[in-house]
Amino acid sequence: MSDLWGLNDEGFGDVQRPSPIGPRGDTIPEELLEGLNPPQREAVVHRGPALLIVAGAGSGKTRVLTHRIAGLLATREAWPSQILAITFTNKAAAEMRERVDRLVGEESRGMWIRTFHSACVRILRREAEEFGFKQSFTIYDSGDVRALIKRLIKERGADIQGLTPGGVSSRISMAKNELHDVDSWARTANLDNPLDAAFLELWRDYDRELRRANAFDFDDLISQTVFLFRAFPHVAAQYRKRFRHILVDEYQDTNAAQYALIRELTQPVSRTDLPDLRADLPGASLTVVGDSDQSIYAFRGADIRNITDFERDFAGARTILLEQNYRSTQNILSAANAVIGNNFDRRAKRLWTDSGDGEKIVGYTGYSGYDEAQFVADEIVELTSGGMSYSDIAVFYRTNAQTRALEEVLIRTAIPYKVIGGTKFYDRAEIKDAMAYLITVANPADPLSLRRIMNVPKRGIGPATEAALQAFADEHEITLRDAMRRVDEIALGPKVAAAIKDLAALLDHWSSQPEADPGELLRDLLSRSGYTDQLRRSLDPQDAARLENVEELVAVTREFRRQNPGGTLIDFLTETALVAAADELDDSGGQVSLMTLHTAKGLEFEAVFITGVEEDLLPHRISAQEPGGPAEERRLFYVGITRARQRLHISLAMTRAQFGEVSPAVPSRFLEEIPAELVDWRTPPSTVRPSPQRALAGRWRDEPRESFVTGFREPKALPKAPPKQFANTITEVRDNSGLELAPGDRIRHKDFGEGRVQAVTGAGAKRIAEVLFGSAGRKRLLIKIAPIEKLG
Ligand SMILES: Nc1ncnc2c1ncn2[C@@H]1O[C@H](COP(=O)(O)OP(=O)(O)OP(=O)(O)O)[C@@H](O)[C@H]1O
Ligand SMILES: [Mg+2]
Repeated sequence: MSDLWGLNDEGFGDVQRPSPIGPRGDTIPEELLEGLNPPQREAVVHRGPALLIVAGAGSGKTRVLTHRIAGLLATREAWPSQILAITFTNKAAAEMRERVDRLVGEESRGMWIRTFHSACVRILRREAEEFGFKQSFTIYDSGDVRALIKRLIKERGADIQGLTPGGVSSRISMAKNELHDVDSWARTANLDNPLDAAFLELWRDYDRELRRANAFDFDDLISQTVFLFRAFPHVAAQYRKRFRHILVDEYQDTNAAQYALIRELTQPVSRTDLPDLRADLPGASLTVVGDSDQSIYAFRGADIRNITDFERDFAGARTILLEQNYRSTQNILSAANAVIGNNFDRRAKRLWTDSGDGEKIVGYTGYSGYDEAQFVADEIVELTSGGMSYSDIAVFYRTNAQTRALEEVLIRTAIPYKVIGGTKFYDRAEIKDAMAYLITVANPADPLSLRRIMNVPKRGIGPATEAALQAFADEHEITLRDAMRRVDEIALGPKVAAAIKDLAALLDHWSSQPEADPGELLRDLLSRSGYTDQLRRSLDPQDAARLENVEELVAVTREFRRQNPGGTLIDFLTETALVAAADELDDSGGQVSLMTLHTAKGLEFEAVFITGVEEDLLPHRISAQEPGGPAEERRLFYVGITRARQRLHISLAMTRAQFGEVSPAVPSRFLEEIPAELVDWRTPPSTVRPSPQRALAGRWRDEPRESFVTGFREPKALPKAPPKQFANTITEVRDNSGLELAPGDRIRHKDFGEGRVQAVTGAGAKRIAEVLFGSAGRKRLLIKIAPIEKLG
């Protein structure tokens, strides 16, 4: 096999070498144990088949894992290639690698520190041909999956009423996470139920389409690896022999498929499966760390029983508890403990800290989501003028929709921020187009990507032509791409036929060069296909931004190649398909991080804001109907609270705009669970009636004026939808670039009224004015877009 995927250097050779126990002997160097408390130390030095570390948030679980890995390397008990460490996000993996590097030098190269998904992609790519796939398989993301299911539903028509793409895809996902395939599921289902029967047919079609397209969905990555190991014992044996030490972080969030994978990998290796083995090998040693109070992925099939049953499942397992928290102040910890104490059915933990009480938690109730956001911004200004840097601060929310008000206020206040996850770069239409070109080149069998770009930019290949191509492909049992090549055999107009031939030739040209530089390839594809030209010539101002985004993608591919010399298109696509939400985190940038509570797992910040602590948001409305839903939401709140080291802010609003409607909000039940003496509740600037400017501001931001005079207890009826002309005016087109401002100038701000400029810093589009307002105090404003006018 060629080393197209760069796998051969990854240690399968290493295991042929003699045992790595070297001249340095087997005691762990003292510097690796320094600064660890006794149970942490014990966890690092323990040797045995299975070790479980259960402990509350911030007690050093991840730190212990890192030191354990470093210990295994330093004592030469293991080659780097014999270690498999599983983290929850790629970001966490990168962080862990960095920490291990810091502890043991460059030794971690060749070691697998990966997420479940990325470890499985590696294995599947390596073994694909063993079970009838091509190495170049595509990974379908949730958008692709839904598009495919939507098409299948449409094709099958009326007999499956009641099935939606979203519903079907999450049901298939759940089943796959439970390690079901279509047939095993069929045996447990009640097929007299027409809906179930229809679902089953749809699932069957779906899987068939995936196979035809040489594609996997995300859940397949793990379940197919498990099936592969079960079906091919000699393949499983290679990996069992290779990975002698397996370590898993955030174990409470593993689902059945992931659990099965761990079981497979930790089985003993027998000479029957690997004849060149000198003697049978015992199973790998397994270390898992977790906290059942932080289990927040039940909706994806995570099962806390994986933790509670660990000792039963893994014979000879040892359990170590950690109780000292090194992250948060006592006030924050007390709040966390009190909240989680309301969940039944849990093993109580005594988490303590010796870092002192610290500041009280700050609470705030805004009139609206916008007002709440203003509070967040004001506090951030306060914290940073006290010496904290932006990157020490994070703002959490339950749903992505909540970012709108936050982002707007942060922009206006000139606070640099970064949204982690949400509408991601890779979700934008133009980026999906460009990626579709790349995927089509890499995997010519994939019709989904090919369909996406077939007529983008427009080249006269309409739906009828596409249908003709597809019919030809079906008839001859060839791929859509093959059909394009044989377009002469299909009765089509000469112009269309020529366009199809050109496109096929362009794609084939690059498909035949799998080792090409992805950056060069992308640039050439976009230019020769006419994609960039079409954006460049367009009169739509949005297209300028789209062009920038596409160019940004070219820059990303270049950067990829720089960091991975020789990295191929497949390598690039593998990386990008796996970019998880938390992975975009960039600590260097000095930006406030905005993210959902789910994304925040495992991370820590000096100061944390948890926003929207309201019924229907936290706990989320959907969770109320599900058994165990509110308890899971409480764990999510617990995860949020325990991310904070020094300062914690919790906030809510009296009214909340959602789905274009403004409705009264009710404080979350979780708020009452925090002991009152721990919270310093701040009141909004005006508790009776907001200033006219404020009311106006609300109206201008599509929240009707009425919302500002509505109290909690007796909400007045609120208008259903904002007037049309106010909808979507969030970022009003405004450009003050030319506005000259100097210290001493008087200005009027749409929300804050009159104020005096204290200082002007920055240049160009990033000029910032610091202004002292009579009622609102000191504010930092981005001059270019702030709603201000200069007073004479
Ligand atoms: N013995 C120790 N001495 C000093 N600091 C420590 C010690 N153990 C852990 N820490 C620090 O405490 C913080 C929390 O540790 P870590 O992230 O490993 O906790 P965790 O248990 O994995 O938390 P979570 O449950 O949130 O994932 C980190 O900043 C870590 O460096
Ligand atoms: Mg951790």
